[in-house]
Amino acid sequence: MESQWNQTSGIRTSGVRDGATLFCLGSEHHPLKAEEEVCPLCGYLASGAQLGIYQVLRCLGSGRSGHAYLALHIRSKQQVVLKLFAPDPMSIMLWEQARQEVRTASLLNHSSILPISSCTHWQPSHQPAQQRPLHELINAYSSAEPYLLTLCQYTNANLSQFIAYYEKPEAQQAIQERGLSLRAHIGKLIQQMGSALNAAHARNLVHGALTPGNILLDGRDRLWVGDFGLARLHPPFAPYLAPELEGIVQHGTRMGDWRQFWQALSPANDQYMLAQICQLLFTRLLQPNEYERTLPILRHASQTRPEQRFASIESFIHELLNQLQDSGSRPAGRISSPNNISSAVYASLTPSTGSNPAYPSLASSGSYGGYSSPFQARNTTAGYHSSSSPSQVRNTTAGYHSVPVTTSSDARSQYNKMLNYSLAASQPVSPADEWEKRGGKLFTEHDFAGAVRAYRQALALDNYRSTLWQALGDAHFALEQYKEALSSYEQALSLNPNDSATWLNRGTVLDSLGRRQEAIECYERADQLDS
Ligand SMILES: Nc1ncnc2c1ncn2[C@@H]1O[C@H](COP(=O)(O)OP(=O)(O)OP(=O)(O)O)[C@@H](O)[C@H]1O
Repeated sequence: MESQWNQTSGIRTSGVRDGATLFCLGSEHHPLKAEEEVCPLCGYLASGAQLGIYQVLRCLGSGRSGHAYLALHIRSKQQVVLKLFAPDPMSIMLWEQARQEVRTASLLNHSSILPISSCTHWQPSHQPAQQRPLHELINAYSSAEPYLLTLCQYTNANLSQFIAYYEKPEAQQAIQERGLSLRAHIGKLIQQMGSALNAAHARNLVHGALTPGNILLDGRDRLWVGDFGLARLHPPFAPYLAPELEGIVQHGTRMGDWRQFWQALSPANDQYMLAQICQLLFTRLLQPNEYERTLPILRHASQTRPEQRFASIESFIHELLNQLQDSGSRPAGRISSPNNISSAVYASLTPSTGSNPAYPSLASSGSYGGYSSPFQARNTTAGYHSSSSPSQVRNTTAGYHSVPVTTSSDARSQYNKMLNYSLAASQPVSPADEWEKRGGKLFTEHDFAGAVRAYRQALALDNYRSTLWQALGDAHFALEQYKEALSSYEQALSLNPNDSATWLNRGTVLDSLGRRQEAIECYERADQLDS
């Protein structure tokens, strides 16, 4: 392991294949110039890019910090995941600390922590690719605009995909027919997440952004928590952001600096996020009677004040799995006795020493397996109106989601609250919705750069929403970033080609770019759709 860190992986050096036709791996594929390894417009890698001994195949998705790619080790044909983090002024000063944490986490050799085999600076070389041994490929590091590049193993799925799969009735039926219990399976996954976090906390490592995209699975019952050291470079989206961090994140957004956020993170924040993840799993995949006894435990781990949560991840998971097991063994319906719950919740403030026959203790489980948008003005003048226009979305959805938490320390009131707990109200709101709302709020506050960031976050989670692309286009336009605005509107049109407002907006941007004839064609198209 040590030598890997000294030599990195050789991916500081890169190139493009001679004679290869390159295209951008972003959501809208378009050709790139021969020497362009990174698309100057979208920031995605080129399809033919070769980074040291790795060939980039396709983009797996995007997160808060950058893009993840499936790549091939050229000789062995082994699949790996490359992640490229663009230089970001809000977090670049934390990169060295992040690299140290990546290293510490990988050296833990924990079976539920995804090891990162390399975390290095990288710059596009604009040179033909070479396949020389790694150590010969390492270039002198230049400080100009480096990217952060990581390398780790490829896994089959993330937690979002797992949930989407098991939400299908046929998948649930298949599990039942095989005599298996989805509840028990979920219990094993939770146990592995808890085990990974517990091991990390013991080494003073905090994850910082435990979100479904960072929880990876092998398609059977193996789980890894990914991106230790990297995830905390940016705050997570709602509902994963713990309430005590909201003010710090707002301050960081204003200052353009995530250092305070990095420093403020604690194991209690990870506990809060783990509770959100568990709630997501339960409410999406289980029947209420299968998890109802876990609700007070989840609420306790999500207390507004971190000091009121469980003392450790270990005690939280221990109580949670006990209640999950008990819920499953009870018939459907409301809980019959308050005593069953209150004792579990309040005894769990200190680490429990009891043993759970179904789930091994975490410690021993390491082996588990007011601005008026130019478009509003134009649209009004031109008489265009779209029911899904981003300006409307922005006006109606401003505001942050507040996570449901329990503040009372009284056992009886906690129990009563639990009885009144409305599952419908507790359904998790889509994280993409949350980012869209945030983008709308920032836009109305004239923070257009912030709105761009928020909309990109939303798109990283759901890039099939034309309204999001349109809103992103508006924000870019407000920043006079016409090329980006055009690209966004084109994305919106590829998803919804019959939206007259988007055609009009595209025309306006083309006009701004001096492409009058193309602009007129857009206006005509908008007219046709409206007539
Ligand atoms: N090792 C991996 N194997 C397979 N897929 C991966 C791997 N790492 C990441 N991915 C997938 O690539 C996509 C983008 O990952 P990335 O880490 O950039 O963002 P994320 O985890 O979704 O969000 P964030 O990191 O902002 O919390 C996600 O869908 C993720 O599941």
